[in-house]
Amino acid sequence: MTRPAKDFFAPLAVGAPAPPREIPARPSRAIHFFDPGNAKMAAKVPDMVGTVDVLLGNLEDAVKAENKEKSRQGLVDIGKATDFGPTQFWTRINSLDSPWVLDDLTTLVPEIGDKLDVIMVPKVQGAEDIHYVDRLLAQLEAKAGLDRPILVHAILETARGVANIEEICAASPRMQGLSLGPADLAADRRMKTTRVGGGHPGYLVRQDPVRDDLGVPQYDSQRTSYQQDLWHYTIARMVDACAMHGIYPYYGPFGDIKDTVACEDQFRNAFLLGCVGAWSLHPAQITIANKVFSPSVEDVAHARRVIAAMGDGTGAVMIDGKMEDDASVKQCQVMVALAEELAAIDPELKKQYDAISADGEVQA
Ligand SMILES: CC(=O)SCCNC(=O)CCNC(=O)[C@H](O)C(C)(C)COP(=O)(O)OP(=O)(O)OC[C@H]1O[C@@H](n2cnc3c(N)ncnc32)[C@H](O)[C@@H]1OP(=O)(O)O
Ligand SMILES: O=CC(=O)O
Ligand SMILES: [Mg+2]
Repeated sequence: MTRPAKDFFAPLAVGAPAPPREIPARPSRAIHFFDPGNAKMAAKVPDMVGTVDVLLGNLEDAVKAENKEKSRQGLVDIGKATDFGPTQFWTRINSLDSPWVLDDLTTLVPEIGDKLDVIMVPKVQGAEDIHYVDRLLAQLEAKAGLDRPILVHAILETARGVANIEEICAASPRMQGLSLGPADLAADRRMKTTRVGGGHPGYLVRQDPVRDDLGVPQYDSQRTSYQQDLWHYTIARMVDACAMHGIYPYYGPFGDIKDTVACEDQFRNAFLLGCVGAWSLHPAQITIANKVFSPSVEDVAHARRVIAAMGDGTGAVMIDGKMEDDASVKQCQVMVALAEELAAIDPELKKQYDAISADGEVQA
């Protein structure tokens, strides 16, 4: 059950920092995963600061059971030694039913809680999982004397989690967002796939058969098929639940590292539907996510043009043969607000967006 409104923003432990009233819209186009116990990956982290919006030290899946402690200690060392500047520092802890998670939280919060922005919790099933983490974090924050609450991000990767999506988003004022976890979700749903995210050539619709002059369908005629998006339903649910609760939705992992084209397509679908970012598993995917989750110059120029033409934002105007009104101007405001947030942290994008005048003209 959700706490009564009067208690919702009260700290859950005496001396813990007050939970946030609003989740800041910090750019997080790529959440870049690294294994802090892998010396080669860990060595790259300091140079990645400033080149990626989020650096996430992963302690869960993809870290071997025998390396859990090494990875946790590696994360503490990196957290202490690194000045993250504009880059957010997140971790993915082990799942709540694992033998490692308690040590994850009781080690990380006192050691590097002042550096951690967000804790990603895997395999969240319902509000009860968030309540558990919420209370424990408050106790640990109070004990460590932290003055800023650590935010919580849930991975949607079980059928039960999807069914309970709204209550998960509403479970705590710490909730920062949700990521799609397509690999675990596929297993939990008993989907007949063997991939980490992305599409599947078997999931398609086919054009109707051509009919002969008598209207008889020719089933062996040449027919185009169209691959469909396995993840559309879940992402759409996630986007609505997050928007309703003022938190942020993300596409998760795309495992086919070499298929940069399909990765870009999958990320772009998520961007168009309302996601703010995706995971990057390999440095090559940071570039893809940064590109896809940044509005194009053309879109920002069009948006500024509509906003300028719409004046106080009410009424209807024609631009390039299309009607724009109170509703489309709001979409344009979303686009321009995102461009402004990104320009504040990305000098290259700032240059590109600054070349667009307030009424949408792009200067050469
Ligand atoms: C379903 C889920 O839970 S998804 C989330 C969990 N999974 C992960 O976090 C996976 C993270 N990524 C990885 O483990 C690796 O990228 C792999 C296994 C996919 C590929 O690794 P490799 O085969 O070493 O890739 P590749 O040879 O292209 O690496 C090139 C360099 O980039 C480094 N590198 C690879 N991935 C990363 C990363 N995520 N972060 C930082 N550096 C990396 C490699 O160490 C290598 O360094 P080197 O040039 O000093 O030797
Ligand atoms: O953790 C991510 C997933 O796809 O599973
Ligand atoms: Mg998973």
